[in-house]
Order: sequence, then C-alpha cells, then structure tokens
Amino acid sequence: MGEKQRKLLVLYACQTGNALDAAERIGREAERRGCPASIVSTDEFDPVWNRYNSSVTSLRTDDCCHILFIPSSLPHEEAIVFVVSTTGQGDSPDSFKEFWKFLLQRNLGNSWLQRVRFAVFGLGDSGYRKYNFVAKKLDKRLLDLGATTIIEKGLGDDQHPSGYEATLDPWMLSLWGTLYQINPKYFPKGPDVVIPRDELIDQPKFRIVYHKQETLEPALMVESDIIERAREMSPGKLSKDKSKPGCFLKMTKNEVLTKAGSTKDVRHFEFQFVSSVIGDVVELLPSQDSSAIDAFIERCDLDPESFITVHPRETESNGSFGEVITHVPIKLKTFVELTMDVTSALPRRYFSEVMTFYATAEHEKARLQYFASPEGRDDLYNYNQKERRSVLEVVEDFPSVQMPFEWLVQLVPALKPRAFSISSSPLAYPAQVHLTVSVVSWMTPYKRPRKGLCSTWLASLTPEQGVNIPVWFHKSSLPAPPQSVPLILVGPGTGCAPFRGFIAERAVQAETSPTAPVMFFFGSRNGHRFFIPRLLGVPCKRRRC
Ligand SMILES: Cc1cc2nc3c(=O)[nH]c(=O)nc-3n(C[C@H](O)[C@H](O)[C@H](O)COP(=O)(O)O)c2cc1C
Repeated sequence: MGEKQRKLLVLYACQTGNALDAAERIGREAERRGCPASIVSTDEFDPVWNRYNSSVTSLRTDDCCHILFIPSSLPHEEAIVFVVSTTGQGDSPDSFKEFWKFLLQRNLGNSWLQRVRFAVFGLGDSGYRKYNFVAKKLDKRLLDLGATTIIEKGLGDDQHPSGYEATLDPWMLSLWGTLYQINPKYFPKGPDVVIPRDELIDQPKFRIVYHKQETLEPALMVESDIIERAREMSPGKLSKDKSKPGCFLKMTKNEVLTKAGSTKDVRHFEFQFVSSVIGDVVELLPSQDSSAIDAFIERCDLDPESFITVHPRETESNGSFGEVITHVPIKLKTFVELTMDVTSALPRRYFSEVMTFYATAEHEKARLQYFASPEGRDDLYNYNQKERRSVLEVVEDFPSVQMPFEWLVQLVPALKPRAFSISSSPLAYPAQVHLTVSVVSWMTPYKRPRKGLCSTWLASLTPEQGVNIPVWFHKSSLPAPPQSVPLILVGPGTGCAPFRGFIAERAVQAETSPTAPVMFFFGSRNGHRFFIPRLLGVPCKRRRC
C-alpha cells in the first residue's frame, strides 16, 4: 500500500483580515494542486485538543475523571504554514497572544517540534520600526523548538505597490516546489498541475436554504437572539463568544469635544448601563447605512424578506468548515445587515476572481481578468485597497456580474465589532460607559472621501433615537492601579481615553481616603485648552511644555 496523501495545516493570526486572506489563498492554491489544506486561526487551534479525544487513555475513579494530558497537536503536524501579521508597535494580533504564550513555555524543550516542517509568511509594513516583528520572532522560536524550515520566511510589506501579494506569489511557488521535493505525496500530480479556476467556481463553501416564511416570524422577536443567530451562521470566522452580545448600550450623550472649525471631530459619548472595570475595552457592533444595504440587496437581486439558513456545503474533505451550527432561519436582509460588511470592508482579490466568472459584459470580463492576472496585480491593489472601495462600490462598478448569494456569503468580509477603550470610571459613573472617539475620515489617493463606519455611525446617533447597541466587553491589558501608587500618564489625543477613567477614579477615591498623586502628560495637535479639560471631565492644572 502506498503512503497516505500529505496534508497542509495553515495557521493564521490576523488583526484586520489580511492574514486570513493570505492564509485562505495559500490553502486554495494548495488544494488547486491536489493537496488538502486546513485553515485555522491560532486562537481556534487548541494546543491541548487531545485532552478530550476518546482514544486517549482516561482513568476513572468514582466521580472524577483523570485525563491523560497530551500537551499539543503541533508536534504531530508534518507541515505547517504560519501566516501572521504584526500590529500596534510590533505587537501580536489578539488571536495570537495565547498561542504565543503557549509556545514560549520553557518546558517545551528544543526537540519538541523535531518532526515538524514549517514555513512562516508575515504581513507587515516596513514603515514601522518593528517591521514584521511577530513573523520574525515566531520563525526563531519554532527553530528553537526543533522544527525545520521548508523555505525561508516570506515578509509581505504594505509599502510595496502591490502590497503583501508581491511577496506572497513567488513565495508560494517556492513553497510548492520545495514541498514536492521533500515528498511528492503533497502534490500527487506535481506542484505545477493546477485545477483551472473555472472548475472551482461552482463550488462555494456554503449553501443557502430558503424557508417558508409564515411559520417563522414569531420566533424572531428577541434582538440578542437575532444577532446571535445571524453571527453564528456567518462564515466570517467570528469566535463563538462573539456571537451573542454581552449586553446592549443606549446612548445618553453625544458631545463634540473639538473646537468648531477644527480639522478633527472628537466626540464624548455616554451610554447607559453596564458593569465594567476602568481601562476595559468595549467592542461595539456598528449598524450599516440602511439605504446602502437596500442598494446592495437590489443590485444583487436578492429577496430581502426571504428566510434563510446558511450551511457548510458537504464535500469529501470539508472537515475545516465545521458542522452546521444552527437551523433557525433568519430574514435575509437581517443576515446581510448584521454579518456582511458591504459598506466599509474591502473585497479581496478572490472576490474579483470569482466575479470574472460571472461577468457577462465582455469589457467587464476583460477588466476583471486583467485584475486577476499577475500584470494587473498593482492596478487591482490601487483600485481596491488604496482607494478603499467597498463591496457595494465594486459590485456597482461591474453591473453585468450577478454572483450567487452563496458566493457573496462566502466572500463578503464579515461585519466586525470595533474596539474602544472605555474612558469612564465605574466608581465615578456607575452604570455608565463613556467613550472618547475620533470620528474617522480621510481622502484616498484619488481624493475620494472615506469615513470610518463605526465612529461615523456613533456620531450620527442621538439619545432620543434610543438605539440599542450590541456590545462585548473585554479585560484590558492595562490593570487598574491601586490608589496608593503614584501615576504618571503619558498619551496623545484620544489615546488618553483610558486615562480619563483612571483620573476620574482617583478623584472619587481622594474624597474619602488618601491617594497617591497623578501626573498626566498629553499631546494634542490643536486646541488642547479646549479639548483636554472637556475630555477629562475633572478639574486639572494645565501647563504647556
Ligand atoms: C494599527 C496598526 C499597527 C501596525 N503596526 C505594525 C508594526 O508594528 N509592524 C509592522 O511590520 N506592521 C505593522 N502594521 C501593518 C500590518 O501588519 C499590515 O497592514 C498587515 O497587512 C495587517 O494584517 P492583518 O489584517 O492580518 O492584521 C500595522 C498596521 C496597523 C493598522
């Protein structure tokens, strides 16, 4: 009997979606060459997965179960491609933090990954001092743990005219060639024999089931249930704990902090109730402009009132899609509104590749084919990424394209919650959350005005509207300091937001007991006299340096 077919594991960690896109592309290109691939986020890759495996020996004594602990499945993988981005100032994406902590454990030893071959592809921006820092340190740590490189790490750079794809394309070709040399079983027909794209187009990963309407309506009343249902069905790689909102906030104040005529628009928002801790982070699911949603639904010829469920399409090797999560139907329009970012996220390169297949007008097909070709890569990057074209704008630019909803569900980026540091103290403002938010707006290279989805939406709300805003809370990495510890706070503009909470908390504590002093150094591009006292909401001495 011959050796079994080789598989590839693609582990990715991303903050804003590029690494996921690159990981999916690597997985797709491997599968087009006949090598099955699993694409898994590092926070979904359970390093102790064997703990619950029934084949693992377990010793039962009375009512307690001792499980043989096998520390990680990593050492049992033969070939892993890591795709990781760098964020902040050389920081890991959130989804990488636990995984990295695990890898850093001293007791793992330098032969722990001796059977593993790996390749790292990093996404970064050479304009940052710590360029591709996460990919570099991961590469080094894997070597320290005894793993062997398949090929030298690839470093994608936002500064390149075609973005990270300029490096990814040649890097992948080298990866397939080297894997084939290591073991031809990765690509039984050779690394250059690819399934034509058109043959893959009739195989979206999802199928949509349409349900009869009348029996379903009453079941869809509770807002949090609707959100949970929609997000659980979304293929957008949302972690499970992000499905049901932690709670809803109601806005009680929307105040402009910046001077009239200022180039910036910074807002102070107050919301009613939650319990939270100072310095915590709140993630907030924005609403999309409803006229844009209507335009998208009409443009794509969808029935907004139909009731749907979304299911992974059954295939021979769809282990990576996971099982059907829910069968409870939801209105199509609600599903689009809550899960598909059609107004602010950028469609990826694969979106144009699939569009090429469905274009019926010759000139549109030719343009899309050019975009999909290596020669058109820079122009696609300019059209898409640099000009920040939304999904709605792209489908409107190619009116002959009629993509099936299954493909739209798969390819439209997921609507993600946006994270903000809480700028209030629960002691000073019980049952409230305050946010200090800069309303994001900028010009593209071709002078098209763009706006941040969430901050623009928040700025447009008034307390009278009584909108329920779904939110999730997270502990911050900034611990609440004990009141005996002196504080020196340094921060620019809205980066000071969490400090506002610390200062207000200290002010309340000082009313009843002695507290250590607080010094706050801030930077503000203009109008600090106006901005900072209003931001802080507590009296402070100002001194200019
Ligand atoms: C807020 C922010 C901070 C960043 N910090 C770094 C950095 O320190 N080093 C770096 O090489 N790239 C940095 N980048 C660039 C990203 O790594 C790059 O845009 C990447 O493609 C993002 O991938 P992701 O969408 O998978 O997170 C940063 C990008 C943003 C938006």
